[in-house]
Amino acid sequence: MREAGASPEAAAARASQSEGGDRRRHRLIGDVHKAYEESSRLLPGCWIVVRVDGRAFHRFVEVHNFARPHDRAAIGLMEAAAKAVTEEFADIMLAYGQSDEYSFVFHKDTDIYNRRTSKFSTLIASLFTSHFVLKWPSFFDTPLKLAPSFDGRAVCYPSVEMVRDYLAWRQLDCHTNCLFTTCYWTLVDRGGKTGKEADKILNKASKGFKNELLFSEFGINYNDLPPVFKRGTLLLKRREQVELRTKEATPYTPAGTPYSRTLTHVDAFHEDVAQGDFWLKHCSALFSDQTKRIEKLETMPGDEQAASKESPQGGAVCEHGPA
Ligand SMILES: Nc1nc2c(ncn2[C@@H]2O[C@H](COP(=O)(O)OP(=O)(O)OP(=O)(O)O)[C@@H](O)[C@H]2O)c(=O)[nH]1
Ligand SMILES: [Mg+2]
Repeated sequence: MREAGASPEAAAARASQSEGGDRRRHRLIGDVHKAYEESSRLLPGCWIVVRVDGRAFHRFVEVHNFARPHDRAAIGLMEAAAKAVTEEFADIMLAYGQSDEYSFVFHKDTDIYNRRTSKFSTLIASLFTSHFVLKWPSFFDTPLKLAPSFDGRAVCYPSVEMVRDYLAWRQLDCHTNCLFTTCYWTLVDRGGKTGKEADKILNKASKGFKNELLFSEFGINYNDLPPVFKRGTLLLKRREQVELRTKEATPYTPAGTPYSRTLTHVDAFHEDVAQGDFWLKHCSALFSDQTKRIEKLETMPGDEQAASKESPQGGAVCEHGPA
């Protein structure tokens, strides 16, 4: 409402001054509160590993009646969720998962989210959880009864060797758990032992003893177990350069070479990660200094907008920029 006697111009100027004042006050309050926010950043030049881990999964697997000790559908669902996360971020080079956890390795030079630690851990954990829920019906006939949740942590490693050691450590964990849980559930389900009795037998038992127990009492050769149970799943990104084609012809750049785009594939392996041959053949190139973080798309003239909307799977474009 206009004040009595004030000209419309003066009233408008006063209103705009007070709006400006409000905005300034708002910004000031924001600055004060932001000063309290923790803003830790992941060290520059280091490989970033984000590991997500299911919260209270021992209960989740019970409620959803997972096969024990390994449920094929659950393993498939975890892999599908991890693949979706890996495809969404161009800077994720590989991922490794077993049981209720997955680790994602980001390129050392990534600058997404200004390397803010909390952005990495929270976004990857929530994205993984969303895909886990979205894809659940593709793997299970029964509906979800509990809300799954995954925590996330981000860790920096200064060298490729440390990343490789990290992966070997998680894989060793997988092996150890696989042997233990296979023995435990075989003793309970086939040996008629209670959980407590099985625990007592296996507590502090050596690897050799567990192998022998499985073989001599139950005819199970641990080595014959599926590799995915013993070694988990390694997801490796592979980029492929393909020529762009239209219905009419292959378009050429002014230099005379065909326009091309990068397709991203994510391949699954169940190999010994730390083994020299496998590492050299499949992983070392991903860690080479020459590997570009984000492949720059060569687009057709006028195609820039379309390309920027494409999923990374179709064009290796990362839509996530610094927040
Ligand atoms: N039966 C069955 N259990 C599984 C499978 N995959 C993972 N688990 C269980 O998931 C749990 C994962 O271990 P943890 O992460 O240490 O346990 P957690 O209950 O999730 O506890 P927090 O991570 O500390 O919240 C173990 O109890 C595993 O036995 C599966 O395929 N089948
Ligand atoms: Mg867990």
